[in-house]
Amino acid sequence: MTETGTVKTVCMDADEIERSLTRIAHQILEANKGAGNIALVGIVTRGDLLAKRLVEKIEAIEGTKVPLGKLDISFYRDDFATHLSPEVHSTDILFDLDGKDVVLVDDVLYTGRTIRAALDALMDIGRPKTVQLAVLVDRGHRELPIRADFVGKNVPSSADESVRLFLEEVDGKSEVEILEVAPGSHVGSAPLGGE
Ligand SMILES: O=P(O)(O)OC[C@H]1O[C@H](OP(=O)(O)OP(=O)(O)O)[C@H](O)[C@@H]1O
Ligand SMILES: O=c1cc[nH]c(=O)[nH]1
Repeated sequence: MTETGTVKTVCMDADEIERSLTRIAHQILEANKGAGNIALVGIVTRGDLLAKRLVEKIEAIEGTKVPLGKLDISFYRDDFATHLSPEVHSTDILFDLDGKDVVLVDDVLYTGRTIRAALDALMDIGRPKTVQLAVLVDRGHRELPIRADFVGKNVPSSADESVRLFLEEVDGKSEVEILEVAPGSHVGSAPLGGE
């Protein structure tokens, strides 16, 4: 999903994103006493790409293989009946979630509704021992009692702004932008491969 808007600020550049992901990888390892029981699950779109980067970092630090999956929350949205997405993605979790310490990964945490949907989707697949949340950006404005365990950057924002992550592998640049959007416009990241 996307919206048009004027770029107000680049609040994270490629280096800052990279450093934040490196820090989060270390924090995940510290919080879980190593990589032995963890699995990372990224929410499409872009959370899955961040999860892949985090797994690569964790594996480089620990020398341990870490299960990686991706989750499409489309059918679990609380606005599913009215939210018509032109894009179809798929869930891909090819390992047993039962008993795992699962780290959900997303790009931006806003109202918390995506994470509520992701938790429901996960629980339909298995019964993790714990579920933790890593986000690159927390922009505030929660509407549900949801918080992140690992945060790249807290970015105070207003409701008439959009906070969007662009990633080199799909957008040709890596940065987080704050855009000004009309009230009521969709708030989120650009569709893969375009704006
Ligand atoms: O906390 P919330 O209010 O749910 O907002 C956060 C979600 O919004 C964006 O996704 P979006 O719905 O734009 O879909 P996308 O990931 O396909 O861009 C963003 O990528 C988060 O997943
Ligand atoms: O379930 C969801 C997910 C994102 N946004 C919503 O409004 N609902």
